[in-house]
Amino acid sequence: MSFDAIRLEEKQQAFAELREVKTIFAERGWFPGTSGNLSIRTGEFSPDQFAFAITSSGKDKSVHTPSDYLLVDQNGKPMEATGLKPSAETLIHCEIYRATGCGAIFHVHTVFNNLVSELYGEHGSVPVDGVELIKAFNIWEEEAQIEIPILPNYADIPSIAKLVKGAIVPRIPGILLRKHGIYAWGANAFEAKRHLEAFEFLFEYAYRLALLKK
Ligand SMILES: CSC[C@@H](O)[C@@H](O)C(=O)COP(=O)(O)O
Ligand SMILES: [Zn+2]
Repeated sequence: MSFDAIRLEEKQQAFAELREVKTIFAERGWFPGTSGNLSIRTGEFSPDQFAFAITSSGKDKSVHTPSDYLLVDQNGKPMEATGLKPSAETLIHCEIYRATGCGAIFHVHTVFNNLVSELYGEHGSVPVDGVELIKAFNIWEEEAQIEIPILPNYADIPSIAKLVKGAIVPRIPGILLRKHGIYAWGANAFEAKRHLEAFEFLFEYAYRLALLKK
């Protein structure tokens, strides 16, 4: 796919949406120490050919600069000549898009997502039992039980990317990396944000519940 295949307006719209979400999450303190990355898919989608706008690597995500985002292809390669480096975790985004066909992916490091990923690390998933907010994932049955998958946090990102497809649970729009953070996705930025907020609520709940039960 060439850069020409993505209309300028589509690129600008994706960058503007990323900026909006980035501002909101930054105000919540969800990007400590330059952590976190955000992406929104743009243009046509097929599992072997797609493109998305993603945050550049290592930026302070609480400020806005002209070099905050770039467009990459399905392999995570920049689609235009640029000195910007895509997020170090771009390959994980590629695998989530390929496996789910989603439209946006948001990744944040928070204390609660790190705590529960360690608390349930050996179990391999975070159990959540009958909490109302799972309706944010469109799970409507009464007292539903869900398990939010956890992957190991290898230093080698391609090794994590290889595990993504097998770890995805169809009705759960997110994956935790152990002692690292959450990847949450949705059909578009609105849905990915709703999912991420629900995950963060559930992680704090799971952590506090585990303490209460001690
Ligand atoms: C600065 S610690 C966090 C990073 O190692 C990484 O996990 C992260 O989320 C941000 O990386 P980035 O390359 O800026 O997208
Ligand atoms: Zn990260």
